[in-house]
Amino acid sequence: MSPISAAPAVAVRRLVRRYGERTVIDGLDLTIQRGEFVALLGESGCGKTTLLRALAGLDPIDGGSVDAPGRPAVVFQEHRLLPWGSLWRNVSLGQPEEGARTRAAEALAEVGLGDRLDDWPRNLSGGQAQRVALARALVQEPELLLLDEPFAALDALTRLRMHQLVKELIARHRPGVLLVTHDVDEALALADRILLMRDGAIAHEIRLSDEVSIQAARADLLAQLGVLPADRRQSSPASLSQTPA
Ligand SMILES: Nc1ncnc2c1ncn2[C@@H]1O[C@H](COP(=O)(O)OP(=O)(O)OP(=O)(O)O)[C@@H](O)[C@H]1O
Repeated sequence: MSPISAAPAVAVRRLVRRYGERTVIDGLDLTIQRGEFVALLGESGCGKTTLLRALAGLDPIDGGSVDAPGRPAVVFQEHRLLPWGSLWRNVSLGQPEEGARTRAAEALAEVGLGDRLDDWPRNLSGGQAQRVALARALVQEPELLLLDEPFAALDALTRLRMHQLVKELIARHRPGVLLVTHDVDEALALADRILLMRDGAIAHEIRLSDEVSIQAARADLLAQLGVLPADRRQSSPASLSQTPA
């Protein structure tokens, strides 16, 4: 009954992850509540995907703890659909056989592909394939959904449409979400909270609320990232791929 007693979607304490001698994650703390949408930004190579993989249980960790109540679902930049499986089979992968087609049909309908159950991945556009990947994640009813730049390879318009769809899906299913992205505006459009990763830990946090204007949050993030000098912040496109002027 009380939302206060509900366990978070994930609780990370003093996480350490090394590759050989190199410590990529160094004592990182992070908690994501169910229904909370968190975006993670940071310079290329700072360890965002490493963190996501640790949360997904895909890689071992070298210290600390990751507590998640269920098995997280992950959507990657590339759709990772199996070419020899129909769309509904792809969505049902790993699901109990009984009722699988019905559940896949519901999930595909949710992403606007309810009439393509028996179609094949090769017949899909990039955006459609990512929608199937989302359906495959959501059919698992995850407490924690991990998104590793899932929209990065899409054209700008398709990306905006995907943002709208993801917002609707998250509002309905209410998993905790961690979105790894390079796109400041994507983070601002989708997240309740934006984290900045640096030196193996969370270096900065912005909680978006009615009191914080998107413009102010954007200026703060860009300043933190050192993307552009202060006088040019407001009128410049927000992408981490830019270098300081
Ligand atoms: N399997 C691996 N073995 C050794 N080093 C690795 C491995 N995977 C990642 N690294 C290194 O760890 C660091 C963090 O990589 P990671 O992919 O997590 O960064 P990222 O922030 O996601 O980068 P990007 O934004 O470019 O995707 C990088 O320096 C990378 O070279």
